[in-house]
Amino acid sequence: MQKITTAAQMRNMDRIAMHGVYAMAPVVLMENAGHAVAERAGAWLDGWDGKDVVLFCGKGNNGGDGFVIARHILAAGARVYVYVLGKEEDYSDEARQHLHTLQQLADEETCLLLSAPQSDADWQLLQKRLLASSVVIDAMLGTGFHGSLRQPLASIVAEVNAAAAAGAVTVIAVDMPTGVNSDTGAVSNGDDDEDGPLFADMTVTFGALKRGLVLYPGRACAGHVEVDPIGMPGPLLMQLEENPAYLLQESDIAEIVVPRSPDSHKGTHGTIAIVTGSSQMAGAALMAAHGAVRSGAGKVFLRVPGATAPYCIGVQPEIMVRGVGTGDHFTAADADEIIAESKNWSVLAMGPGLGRDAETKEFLLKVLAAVTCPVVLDADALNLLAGEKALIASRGSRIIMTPHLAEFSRISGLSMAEIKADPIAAARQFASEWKVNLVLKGAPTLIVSAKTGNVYVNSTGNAGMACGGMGDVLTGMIAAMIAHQGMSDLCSAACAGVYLHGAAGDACRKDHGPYGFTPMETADVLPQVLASLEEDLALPILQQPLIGGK
Ligand SMILES: NC(=O)C1=CN([C@@H]2O[C@H](COP(=O)(O)OP(=O)(O)OC[C@H]3O[C@@H](n4cnc5c(N)ncnc54)[C@H](O)[C@@H]3O)[C@@H](O)[C@H]2O)[C@H](O)CC1
Ligand SMILES: [K+]
Repeated sequence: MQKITTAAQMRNMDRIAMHGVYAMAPVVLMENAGHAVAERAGAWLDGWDGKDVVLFCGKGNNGGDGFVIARHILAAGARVYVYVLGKEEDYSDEARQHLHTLQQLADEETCLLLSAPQSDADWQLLQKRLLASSVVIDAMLGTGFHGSLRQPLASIVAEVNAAAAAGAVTVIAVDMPTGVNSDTGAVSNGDDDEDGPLFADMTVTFGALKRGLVLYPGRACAGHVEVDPIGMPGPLLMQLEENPAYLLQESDIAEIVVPRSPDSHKGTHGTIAIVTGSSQMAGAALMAAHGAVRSGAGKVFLRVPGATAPYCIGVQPEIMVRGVGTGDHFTAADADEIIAESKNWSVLAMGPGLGRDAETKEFLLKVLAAVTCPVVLDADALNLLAGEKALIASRGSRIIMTPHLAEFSRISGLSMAEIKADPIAAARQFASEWKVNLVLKGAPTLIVSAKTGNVYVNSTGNAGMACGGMGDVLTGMIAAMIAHQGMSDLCSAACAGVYLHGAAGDACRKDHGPYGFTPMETADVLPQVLASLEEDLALPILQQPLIGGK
């Protein structure tokens, strides 16, 4: 699983690598970092031979990495213009040492060392060089960046972005794209293009992924991301255990969503109860149930308020629908019937289209206090339970809550700005206080384990999924995953549901276009997504088809 770190964790790792028992020379770590970029970007670009490269080196250690890169790509046949943006005397010892080595290689033909542009003529020359080159390497700022870009970096970044937009160059970022905060993903100057961040085609980052490379808006600046261990001692990378966060990738999901045993039956794959809806929003209930059906649930029961039932019965034959009571929303009087039935359920999901009537809150409180199966709470269930931390926490981590950002703000009491400043910390804090597994829906969606506090950052999904009903489908999917054969815990089920939901959205984007595909269509491609997940897994010999197939 790919770990995600903060700048402080990286600095700590650096410190132990250099000054602890490992006693690694700083100049070696920088050498490894620069070499890793030359190698990985070279492989990605089909080699350096004959390429014209403009390389910007900032005044910190990110710039020091740049001096190493210059030396390696020169040896590999590139011609390179190196802009040295710091003063020699201000560089760290290791960066200055690498600058000295590079200075010995400088010539008029293949390696020109230049200082920061000042006059109009300097800027025009820079523009010309950018347009004439094929690759730009950004070694301006890495994990040391914060705030908004100062000059001359802001103007250099604007020139690089303009050259890239003109289709002239490929942009490679060293460790972080300049202007992206490595801890938060916040970018220089927000939405203003003027002093905005650099947009890279590829980023080679060191040691571990940085949060700013997986959280938006920074993630959109990074392009293709590769992580290089740069020779850090293995135990140090393993030690990034304090407040760990991980990127969820296909290989992680393939490990938890294992193929079914051939002798399984519908009882093996769970009885999923979706208890939700109101007459105004019957569709939400149906979409949640459909999400469960398409995720392979053994049986799906939909229980809706009595007056809502006529809109749901017969819409989809595989969903077993029954009305409870006679109203158009649930009330406390309906709870006993649900509680009695729940003894036969693997999991209960509530919330989509539930409505926010005070009587429905009474119903929810009564049901939650009595049922023993795992519960998924979404949408209006979250709004109604906003003040009920003690009841939720008393359920011993047997709940998954799936708020989007606005719902999360309402229940947590945090402002949007507070959440966006550090979503990983906000999500982790909430899951710990409420003792729940949390799915904080957004771009990207975060999942927090109630048991461990580990945070998982989803890597699938796209903006086409920003439409009503997608969350309802996800609720049903997560519920079905809880009952999936071999699923180890609620957090794993939440991770699987979130990842597969996003992957299904990505498949729809490919088939239908960037937006306009529906939540039901998204659920419908799930079997194909599951097929691609199983493709890489060798089936046990007894599960392989006897005739044909692979
Ligand atoms: N294990 C590793 O990860 C290694 C990382 N290396 C590289 O070192 C950088 C981090 O180096 P550091 O010197 O701490 O920071 P930066 O080079 O990113 O920048 C510091 C520099 O930036 C100035 N600055 C900050 N904010 C702004 C701003 N808004 N506008 C302009 N300038 C700004 C600040 O004043 C400092 O002068 C890491 O990313 C890796 O690339 C090692 O080489 C190997 C080990
Ligand atoms: K950089």
